[in-house]
Amino acid sequence: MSVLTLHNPHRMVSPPAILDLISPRGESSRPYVTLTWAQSLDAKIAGEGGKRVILSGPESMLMTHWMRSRHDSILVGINTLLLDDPRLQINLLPDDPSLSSPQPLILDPQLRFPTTARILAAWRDSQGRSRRVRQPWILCGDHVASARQKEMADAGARVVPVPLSHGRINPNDLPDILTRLNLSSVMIEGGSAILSSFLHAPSRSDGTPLVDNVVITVAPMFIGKGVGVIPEGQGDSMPELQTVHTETLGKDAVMVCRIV
Ligand SMILES: NC(=O)C1=CN([C@@H]2O[C@H](COP(=O)(O)OP(=O)(O)OC[C@H]3O[C@@H](n4cnc5c(N)ncnc54)[C@H](OP(=O)(O)O)[C@@H]3O)[C@@H](O)[C@H]2O)C=CC1
Ligand SMILES: Nc1nc(O)c(N)c(N[C@@H]2O[C@H](COP(=O)(O)O)[C@@H](O)[C@H]2O)n1
Repeated sequence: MSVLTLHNPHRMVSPPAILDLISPRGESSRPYVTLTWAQSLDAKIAGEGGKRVILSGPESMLMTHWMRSRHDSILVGINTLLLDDPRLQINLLPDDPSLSSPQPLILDPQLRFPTTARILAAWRDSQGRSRRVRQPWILCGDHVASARQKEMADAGARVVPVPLSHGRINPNDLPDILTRLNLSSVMIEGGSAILSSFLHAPSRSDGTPLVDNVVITVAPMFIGKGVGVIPEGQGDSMPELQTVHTETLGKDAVMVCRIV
């Protein structure tokens, strides 16, 4: 048993079987989209004022990191970046050279991304030496002043200007954006506004749902006042979900669903 395994008994050396139900590395020519989040029993994903809450237990958190490693990219909204200051890496996984972190994508229409973000500092510090630390790519509106775009590029990020629709990045534009960026899959982690936007998105032009899979971790706890999975007032016309599989990982229930 390695020293790492001794220090972390939950450190699985191979991915949990539940992840075989999603196939982001499949043969499909279109980008594969997984929507995922962790929630409490009262359907909250964060505390009051957006305070980050650790909902996932060690086993389901590890599953999330394995899931990250199976996708080409990972996407969060700018509020999640500002509130959580996440790294979006696979630091819970074994030190195996075949494993790499997904490419971080931040949806940030107005380019509010701070130059002090942890994810950017980690990238600058790594100087591209590790497959586990990736350069953050920020998708911003194509109206954003070039001086501001240059400021972020000089700070180390890649800025990708895209057309906006009603001030937002249209979820249905994402597959084409991913293809243009040579990314064949994305794991969308949140937050609430992003989850709602993708769950409400119309189907792709071929009639199939925009989102291929929904993976939800339900933690046995209540948050009370906090950020709901879906923002207040946006709960109408939610898609119908079909459960593919539910499994307990440690204390949590993990559900794999598809939109029908
Ligand atoms: N438990 C979990 O699994 C997770 C929890 N979280 C939590 O979620 C919270 C943040 O959620 P929330 O405040 O809703 O913010 P989001 O992280 O969802 O970011 C929303 C922002 O993204 C930008 N945006 C770009 N395109 C879109 C689009 N199509 N639809 C919606 N927004 C778009 C907008 O920026 P602009 O306003 O500049 O136009 C918008 O305000 C945090 O508290 C975080 O802790 C986050 C991820 C996972
Ligand atoms: N799977 C999961 N469980 C939780 O309990 C969470 N709070 C989250 N949050 C998401 O993970 C991001 C932080 O991850 P890193 O610290 O960067 O590894 C956070 O920003 C949310 O996207 N997820």
